Amino acid sequence: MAPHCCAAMIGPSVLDCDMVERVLKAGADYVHLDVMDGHFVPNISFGPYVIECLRRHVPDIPFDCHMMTSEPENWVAGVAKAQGSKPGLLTYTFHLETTEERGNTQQVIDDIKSHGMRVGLGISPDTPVETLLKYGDQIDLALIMTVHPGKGGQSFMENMMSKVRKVRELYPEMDIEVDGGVKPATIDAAAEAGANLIVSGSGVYKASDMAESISTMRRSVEKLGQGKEDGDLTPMRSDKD
Ligand SMILES: O=C(CO)[C@@H](O)[C@H](O)COP(=O)(O)O
Repeated sequence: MAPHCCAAMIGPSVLDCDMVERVLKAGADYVHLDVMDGHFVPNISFGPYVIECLRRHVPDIPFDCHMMTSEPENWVAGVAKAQGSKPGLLTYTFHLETTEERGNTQQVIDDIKSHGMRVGLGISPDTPVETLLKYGDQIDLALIMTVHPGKGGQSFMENMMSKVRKVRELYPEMDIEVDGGVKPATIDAAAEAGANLIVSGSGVYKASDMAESISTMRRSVEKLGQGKEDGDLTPMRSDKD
């Protein structure tokens, strides 16, 4: 893979945790918010109201709202209320599986943009990457799920890396996010394929040292994805620092 120039960013998921401020202190760059509606996935988590409340505590941090909802069009206006202190801090990431068959993918993309949010488009493991690539010129973020959506703590599916590679080859400047089972033990495959937004739930919250886990994943993206030399990597951090 050719080196890319996309920023390496680590975004712990809050699905299993309410410790947003703690992960930010440990070095996280953004927060990945898993919204589940009990239809697209069996679980129910939280919705726009909770996101808006959370926003009051952290007005300057990028949020990636991962909408695991059957009708993502219903939540655009509500989530848009949590934009934060400046434009570009909120990405509305929805699943292509929920709109493509109903023929309203384009409409949802346009609606997200008209509300001033960044557009993220996600695909579950069984969805071919080609469906996502049809919208490649219109989106800010491609989410490649590395587990079946719905819960944390599952095993990383390394065979999804061919999708990441394909998107990265075509879009050297796009944010490519991987989500599910990503942790220090599995990060290298994702980094090598070209992912730069790294969602990690259990890999951060269950680590004995959250800051060290985040540093390890960041350095992997810098080294294997961006082609940085060892001496140029962000120094390791630990919670004890
Ligand atoms: O969206 C999801 C699952 O549906 C993820 O954000 C997971 O919650 C990440 O948790 P780990 O797999 O890293 O524990």
